[in-house]
Amino acid sequence: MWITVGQVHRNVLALASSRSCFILGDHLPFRMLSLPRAVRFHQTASHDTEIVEDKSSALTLASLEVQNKVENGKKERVKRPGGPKPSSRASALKVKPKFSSFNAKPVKSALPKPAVVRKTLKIDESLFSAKSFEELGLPPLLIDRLNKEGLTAPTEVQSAAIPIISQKHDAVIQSYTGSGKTLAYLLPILSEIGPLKRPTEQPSTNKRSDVDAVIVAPSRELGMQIVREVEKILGPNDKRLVQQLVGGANRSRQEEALKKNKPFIVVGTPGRISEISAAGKLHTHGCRFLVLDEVDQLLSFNYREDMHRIIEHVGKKSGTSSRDILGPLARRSERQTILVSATIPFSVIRAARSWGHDPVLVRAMSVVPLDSITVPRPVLSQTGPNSNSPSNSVNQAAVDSLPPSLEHYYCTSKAQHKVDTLRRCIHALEAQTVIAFMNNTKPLKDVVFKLEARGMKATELHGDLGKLTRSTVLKKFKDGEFRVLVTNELSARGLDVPECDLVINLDLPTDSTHYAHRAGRTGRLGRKGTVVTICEETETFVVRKMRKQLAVPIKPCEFTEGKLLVHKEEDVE
Ligand SMILES: Nc1ncnc2c1ncn2[C@@H]1O[C@H](COP(=O)(O)OP(=O)(O)OP(=O)(O)O)[C@@H](O)[C@H]1O
Repeated sequence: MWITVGQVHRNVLALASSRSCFILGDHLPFRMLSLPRAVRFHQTASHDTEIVEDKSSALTLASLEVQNKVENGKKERVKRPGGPKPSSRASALKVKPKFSSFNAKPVKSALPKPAVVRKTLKIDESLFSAKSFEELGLPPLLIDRLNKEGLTAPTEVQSAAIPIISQKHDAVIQSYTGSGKTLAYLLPILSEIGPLKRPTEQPSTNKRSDVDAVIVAPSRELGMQIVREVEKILGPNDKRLVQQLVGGANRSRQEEALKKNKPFIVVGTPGRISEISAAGKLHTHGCRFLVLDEVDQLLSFNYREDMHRIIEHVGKKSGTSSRDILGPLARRSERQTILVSATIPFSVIRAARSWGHDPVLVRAMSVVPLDSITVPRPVLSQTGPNSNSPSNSVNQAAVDSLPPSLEHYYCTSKAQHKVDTLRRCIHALEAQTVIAFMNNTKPLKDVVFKLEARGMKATELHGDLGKLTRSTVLKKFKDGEFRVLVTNELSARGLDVPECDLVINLDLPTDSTHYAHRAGRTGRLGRKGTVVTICEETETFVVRKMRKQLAVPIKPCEFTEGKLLVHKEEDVE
């Protein structure tokens, strides 16, 4: 039987995250489960979006692995017709690292040899499938706008997601960082609502005071980035039809804009959206789309109450109450729910599945019904005592979240010498746009001070800065005024600085999921990128553990005399 489009009763709202769980409506037991090692769908290929046949035998991510390997063998590299607009800064970037041999040890490096000619960051064209936006059935007005913005062909995850969302499925979109997930959900939404939508004979049933789409993101930066993306597509005349509702900004101005502009789409952070909704200034009962971007973070304990309200109210069918006599079936909403992240722990799949409505898991080259995904066997230490532990589930979520174009290294340094190591690393790799991550806010200033004292333009970004300062810092960094952005976890998710060619971990990330999101700030859309973790000698076992969990080579190295020296390590897997 093929997957069909259909409205089935949405039953229970149950949300669970890898770290915590909250439950709306009926109670569901919460167990931490893990994702299997899944195939790297992000390897380059071009073929049609595939809906996997729902035969009676259960489909699993593991079974997909086999299938995809077969498909990969048939892949052809396809030239992308046209391409994205080259960024002015990108064209000025130089990314060739310098190398030399190291002692008598054989030195192994996957990076290119030193070159005198400096290169620009190039996009991997094979990331784009053969399909055009026209073939995906997007409306002409929308395609016009995309072309005007230099967007001529969809990426693989867009090719997979657009038809599925257009068919009204609830969807979980998982694809590696920088693969274009934002447009993967925005384009089918903008095909249905707003000024660029496809012409339809049916009059809208939505009250004009209700918004049609709510997009939730965990940080102001990511929220604003999504707003800019929508504004870009809508064009200058219609950009007021998207409204940001992020925290830290003036709330009454946001409320006035809602009243005056009557936007059809709002993008914001959980706290501000639920605050304005609770005040009766944001009407979402008639809403058709709810998107949770970085869903695994949004479903964590921190956002529990706000997310509860959003999920209960957005698209809520009128005339139903949460204590309806018919129980959860009667509480179903009319909205389509789209969950997005590079890292999807099994708990998110289970939560989405419990919402009903034919939910599917969309990845770059496959679409499967969530019901077919079985509790995964853990990838690592399958017989180990903690194989089903929460942390294992979190770690498994990170597999397949990293862009294939990244190079990963680690080097050791005493804590007091880390900034010097950072500086030597930047010089050796000739990196131009660097994001350095730390775990706490306080030491950021000190690192900036030390870098500036050594003549390297640097700035800090963290949540204690005001909204205006945060956006100014980010803009200046994007514009190339600073070479290094020293930041904390705030910038790890979703932040799109296409020119970023080096990510540094000055402190170890908490786990492999955090490593993946930090690393994903470079190597965007197939560009080259390097990730270097600077740790103390006693911490190297953590890096080796993450290397296993992520299934990527993180090679030991050092930076000497302006060069990257890659060590050979016997146990690199
Ligand atoms: N079809 C396309 N053609 C050209 N550029 C594109 C296309 N789709 C997306 N992009 C660009 O690719 C970059 C990465 O996209 P996006 O931020 O959506 O990635 P993502 O998968 O959401 O990453 P993350 O997981 O880090 O949030 C952005 O600069 C975006 O404008």
